Order: sequence, then structure tokens, then C-alpha cells
Amino acid sequence: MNLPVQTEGLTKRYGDLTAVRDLDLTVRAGEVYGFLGPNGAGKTTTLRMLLGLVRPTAGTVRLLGRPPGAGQLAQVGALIEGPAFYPYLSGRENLRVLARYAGAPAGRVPLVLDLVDLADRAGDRYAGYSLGMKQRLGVAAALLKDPRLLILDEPTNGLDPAGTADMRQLIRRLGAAGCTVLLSSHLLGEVEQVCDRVGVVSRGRLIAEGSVADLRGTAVLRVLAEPLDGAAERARDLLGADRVRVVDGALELTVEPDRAAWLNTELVRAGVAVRELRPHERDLEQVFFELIGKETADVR
Ligand SMILES: Nc1ncnc2c1ncn2[C@@H]1O[C@H](COP(=O)(O)OP(=O)(O)OP(=O)(O)O)[C@@H](O)[C@H]1O
Repeated sequence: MNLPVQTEGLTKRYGDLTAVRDLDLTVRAGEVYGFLGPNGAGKTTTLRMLLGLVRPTAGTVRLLGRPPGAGQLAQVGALIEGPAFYPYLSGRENLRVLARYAGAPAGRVPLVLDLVDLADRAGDRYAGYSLGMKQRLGVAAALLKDPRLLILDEPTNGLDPAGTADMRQLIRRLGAAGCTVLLSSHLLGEVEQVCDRVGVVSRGRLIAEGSVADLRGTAVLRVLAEPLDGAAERARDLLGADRVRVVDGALELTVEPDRAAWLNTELVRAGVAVRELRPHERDLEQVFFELIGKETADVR
């Protein structure tokens, strides 16, 4: 099977600065992949190399199984930096112009307008669109060629909360429809909510990769119970001492959440009153900070 994106040892140097270092990136068919990192981490440079807009200093790129030549790029839709549209043409007219340039059938225009939820406003001038609508029209333009891979560079950058929510919804819809999406972001919440897998990049290096759950690490169950000592003792018997911690008057148990019912029954059997038992997820933001180090404190 041809992977939509596969890079090996991808590197870009600008003089003394290494913007991207020895990057091995893999995006699988049908997934929404979040390329997450703070400002300046090398995300845009990487996406530009994928699209053949920047020449790598070293390493290789394969798009849909081949080096990024014209044939491959025809199957890739991209939104990198602000899209360029004619302000006095409507959204629909702009897309018609672009479809002609791209050799896409005019019949795609209403389809993509529908996909990005702009059908109602398609006749309005582009100049009057909100920033969120402009970004969604940019995604519509990237979808004109019915691409096998969609690359979006910080698609919610600068959007207000409503615009951000619309864009997230759109990306989720595209993912659910089986579109492969590679999305860069410096926002944890964004990748957490829309991505199947995440690659964390810091100072040009891929420092972690996996599902959001993988990155968070093992699940923890937080239990409020009385007496706490008795509960802790029974939990140690059941799970082993290294999986049981007492934190702020509660038990924190390193155990998969689907064993919660079993654990509850066992604690009650041992004469413990269980008041609350719920999964306690590690805060991804904390994980992210641990990964990238404190010096990149501009990440939110
Ligand atoms: N054409 C260039 N010439 C010199 N340095 C560059 C060039 N393009 C990018 N850089 C530098 O490479 C590093 C990575 O930049 P890049 O834009 O890829 O990061 P990013 O993760 O996309 O961040 P941002 O979200 O701020 O765009 C930065 O230090 C940037 O200043």
C-alpha cells in the first residue's frame, strides 16, 4: 500500500539554522494526522518540502508512494498560508476560476461549497466573508481536485472561537468521509479533538508520535473511598503496590478504565465504601510541556 506521506531523514538547513532535522514522518491512508509543535518548530518548512515548494538539504519525501512530482501533486490539496482570492468575486466565482486553472470539473464547485458549509453564502463577495469563511473557502479550493491527501497549515490560526469550531467540525467531517488529512497546529486542543494520530515536533525534530491516548500514557482511575487506608491496601493486593498511589485524599490507580466495574466490586467486597470512581486523564498539555521542555513556553 502506498502511504500518503513518508519522509526519511528529511532535513532543511538555512545557513547555521537547522529548521527541520532528520525527520521520519508517516501519514497513513484515511487518518487525520496532527503535526503539533510550537511556533518556529519547523512545521511549515516541512509541509513546504512535502509539496516541493522548498528543496530539502537532505533526506527524501514520498507522496502517495512517489517523489513529489507533478503527477503526485495533482492528487494533493493544500492550504498553506492565507489563500489568495479575488475580493470582488463571490466565493462561487472564485472557485470556478480556480477549477478552470486546476483542470477540475466545474461540477466540483457546488460539491465543495456544500462540504465546507458555504453553499448559502456562495453568491456573496469574498471581501465580505469573515476570516473563518475565507479559511473554509481555502479548504474548498484545496478540495477542488478531489485530492487523495489534504495538507492544512494551521487552519484555525487567527480564527475566533466560532470560526475555530466550524473549522474543527469541517476537518472531522472530512476525516469521517475517509479523506487523509495532514494538519499542522500549535494548539493541543485542536489536535486532541480532531486527530487520529499526532506527531510532536520541537526545534525541527519529531520527538514523539502516537495516538492522543498513547501520548497521554497509561490510564489512571481516581477513586474516592472510605476508609482510604483499607481501600489502598486492597487495591495493592489486587493490582500490585507500584500501581497504587494516594494523592490528595484519593487513590490513583494505574489500570485500564474498562476494569473499573471489577475494581469497584472487589473494593466493596472488602468492606470499602466507594464514593466515586472515574478515569483521570493525564493532561495532554502537561505531557506536551514535558516533551518539548520549558524553554518553548509560547505553546498554548
Ligand atoms: N526562508 C527561510 N530562511 C531562513 N530561515 C527560515 C526560512 N523559513 C523558515 N525559517 C526558519 O526556520 C524555522 C522553522 O520555521 P517554520 O516556519 O517551519 O516553523 P513553524 O513550526 O511553521 O512555525 P510557525 O507556526 O511560527 O510558522 C524558524 O526558525 C524560521 O525562522
